Amino acid sequence: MGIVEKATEYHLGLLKAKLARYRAQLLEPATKSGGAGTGFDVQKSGDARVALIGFPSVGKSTLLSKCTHTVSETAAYEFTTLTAIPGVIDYQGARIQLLDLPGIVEGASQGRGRGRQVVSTAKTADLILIMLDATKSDEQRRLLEIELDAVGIRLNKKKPDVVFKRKTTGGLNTTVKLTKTDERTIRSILASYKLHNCEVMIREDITTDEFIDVLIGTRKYMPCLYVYNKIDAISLEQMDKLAHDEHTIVISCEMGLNLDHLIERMWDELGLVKVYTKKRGAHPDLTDPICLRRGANIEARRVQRYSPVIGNAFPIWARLVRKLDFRGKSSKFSPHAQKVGLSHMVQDEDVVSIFTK
Ligand SMILES: Nc1nc2c(ncn2[C@@H]2O[C@H](COP(=O)(O)OP(=O)(O)OP(=O)(O)O)[C@@H](O)[C@H]2O)c(=O)[nH]1
Ligand SMILES: [K+]
Ligand SMILES: [Mg+2]
Repeated sequence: MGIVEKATEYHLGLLKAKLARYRAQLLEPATKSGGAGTGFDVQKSGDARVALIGFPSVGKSTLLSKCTHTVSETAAYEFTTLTAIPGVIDYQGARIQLLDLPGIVEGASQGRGRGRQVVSTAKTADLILIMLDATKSDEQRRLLEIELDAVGIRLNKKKPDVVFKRKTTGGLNTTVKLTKTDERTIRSILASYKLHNCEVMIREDITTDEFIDVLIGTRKYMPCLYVYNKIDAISLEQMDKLAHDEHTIVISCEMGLNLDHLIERMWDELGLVKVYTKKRGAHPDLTDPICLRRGANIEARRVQRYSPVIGNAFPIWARLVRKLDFRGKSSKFSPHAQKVGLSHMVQDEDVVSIFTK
């Protein structure tokens, strides 16, 4: 950065920090009183929740009605859906809760329409589907992103690698060269938040905005798929162009086009793995997998399925048989079978037996 750019970035950084603080305060009281800031009261169920966000009449309810056994009213007029409607997608033995939501309009994050409720509910999901009308301009996508950004949702981004520690003294450490912001800006922002006694470790080349995000602390980093519906009404060229964008999928709810692929993509984005359980001496039940987050360990689910062993003093072990073909009659234990602790990280299609010893 040049000197002028640095000075601009510095002042802009402070201004952004101030604005971010005001916004966070504005959102807070509503949440506490249970008013406009809270989402719809729908029980979470299944292995993961996916929320449908979009402008009115893009086809959200049509999708729910096509992919689940739940019927959500659909019509050509706007705001047909007035509350959250949950449905369940059965896929590979997993149950994914799909949440149909009312359409939102520009200014939703400020409370227009049911916008606040909708975006608050979106925060409770494991994956967001931003549904767009392929026949309309791409401006709609940018507008929706602005609304979600305003309530602290960061789409398809990782939490920046910055660590804060409250201390009696202050300190700023950077392990990488900062090219998009600088230490002076960071220090002034910390001072404007009165964070004098705080050790900060920056381990990534972050921007000023990303630093403010970690400082505010309530940002939600969520995976998102952009779903362009109504491709039956556009040209093949237009469709081709949309389909090549990152995190994007094109469908037609009405004609049932590409919906299978959409569900596959949802599954991938959710990062679920299936684990089969097996009683000693018996074959595993391949019809009833347990779904876990990728990177989860065996312990993550033992409470639900193996409650008798909880709280007893014996060490608990699991026998792990990786990707065994149990379908054949003559199948034997694989040589990969191993005894592992509950902290063992499971992989897709692992077979697990749990026992006490
Ligand atoms: N051409 C076309 N029309 C569709 C498609 N999917 C839905 N529609 C139509 O779009 C209109 C709106 O569909 P809805 O499912 O009610 O849309 P919504 O997003 O739930 O709307 P709100 O609840 O009002 O926000 C209906 O007239 C549907 O028939 C599609 O794939 N192609
Ligand atoms: K509608
Ligand atoms: Mg609807």
